[in-house]
Amino acid sequence: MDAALMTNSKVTNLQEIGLDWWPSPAKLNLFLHINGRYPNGYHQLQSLFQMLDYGDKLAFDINDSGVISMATPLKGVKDEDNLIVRAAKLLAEHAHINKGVNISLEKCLPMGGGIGGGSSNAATTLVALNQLWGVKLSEDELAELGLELGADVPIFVRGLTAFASGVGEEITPAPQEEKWYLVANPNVHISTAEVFTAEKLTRNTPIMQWEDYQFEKTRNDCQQLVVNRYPEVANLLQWLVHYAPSRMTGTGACVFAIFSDDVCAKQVQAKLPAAWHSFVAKGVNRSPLLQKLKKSEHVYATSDKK
Ligand SMILES: C[C@](O)(CO)[C@H](O)COP(=O)(O)OP(=O)(O)OC[C@H]1O[C@@H](n2ccc(N)nc2=O)[C@H](O)[C@@H]1O
Ligand SMILES: Nc1ncnc2c1ncn2[C@@H]1O[C@H](COP(=O)(O)OP(=O)(O)OP(=O)(O)O)[C@@H](O)[C@H]1O
Repeated sequence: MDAALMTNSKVTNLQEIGLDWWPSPAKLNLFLHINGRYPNGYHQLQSLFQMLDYGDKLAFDINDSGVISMATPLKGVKDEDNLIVRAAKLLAEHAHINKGVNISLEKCLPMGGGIGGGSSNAATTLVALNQLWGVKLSEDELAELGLELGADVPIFVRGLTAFASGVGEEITPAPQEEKWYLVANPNVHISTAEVFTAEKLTRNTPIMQWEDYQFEKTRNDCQQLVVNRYPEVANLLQWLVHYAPSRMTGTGACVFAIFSDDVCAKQVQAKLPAAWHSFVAKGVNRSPLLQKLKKSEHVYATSDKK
């Protein structure tokens, strides 16, 4: 990742070259409880997904060639493995259409950071091409398709701050007071699979009633394991917790601290040792992707009851 992009500097390149950009926001898991394991190895979890007003940007140059390509290949990820290309191909196959697209990506979000960058890119691709190719799938259909790409894709398709259960696909909207988050990256890449296959992972947290949710009464069940394995995460958490309630998101590596206003969040960010890249973002109840969709004329098909 380009260090310069992990700041709050405005990313305007796609706009500057005249493309219509689609936001691909980050999420935080304000808590993450693991309640059990399904026979297929996936974990049964409960989480609160907080949408942020900060993320990557995508632009879609559609054509009739039938070819799906990346105008801006992602360093270290082959195009055929890129969740953006995989999402576009999945939608084309599912809808039996033979249109093409050349896709530009401005990557701001750290990869493997637990803030859902890849899943969000996939969801934005599904939502945007559904509209631009005139596919007209409903929100439910897009979310179901997204689940084939990853457990976190459906929540980004729906674009709401929400409680999630199951493998993360059962979603209950849960609007939160809009706070500010300082999100910091300890510069380690943690594989989600590594954490979920760890023998010592806590997997027996009792199911919680959503109405009982309070940040202080919850935790991230992956955090202790990650802190034990990665001293960089432990050090960053220790530093942040001195200033504000702080926790790891997802399976790591990013850590967030919660503030009631941006001024306080930015004051702490200014003190953060330079080795830790960070950004400050507002927590939003409706994701920037949803806001863009609602602004455009053509939303989901009329079969969508949401
Ligand atoms: C833990 C979270 O980061 C919370 O946001 C996500 O649920 C992970 O979502 P994701 O990255 O979209 O996950 P996937 O790409 O589907 O799976 C990545 C890896 O995590 C494991 N995985 C994922 C979700 C889940 N509920 N149980 C799991 O055990 C899968 O076995 C796989 O090895
Ligand atoms: N478009 C993409 N953006 C980011 N990563 C991608 C993309 N396509 C494929 N990947 C692969 O997915 C891996 C996980 O990336 P991602 O940024 O989604 O992790 P994450 O933030 O930990 O996700 P989560 O919170 O959902 O577990 C990357 O290391 C990369 O190899």
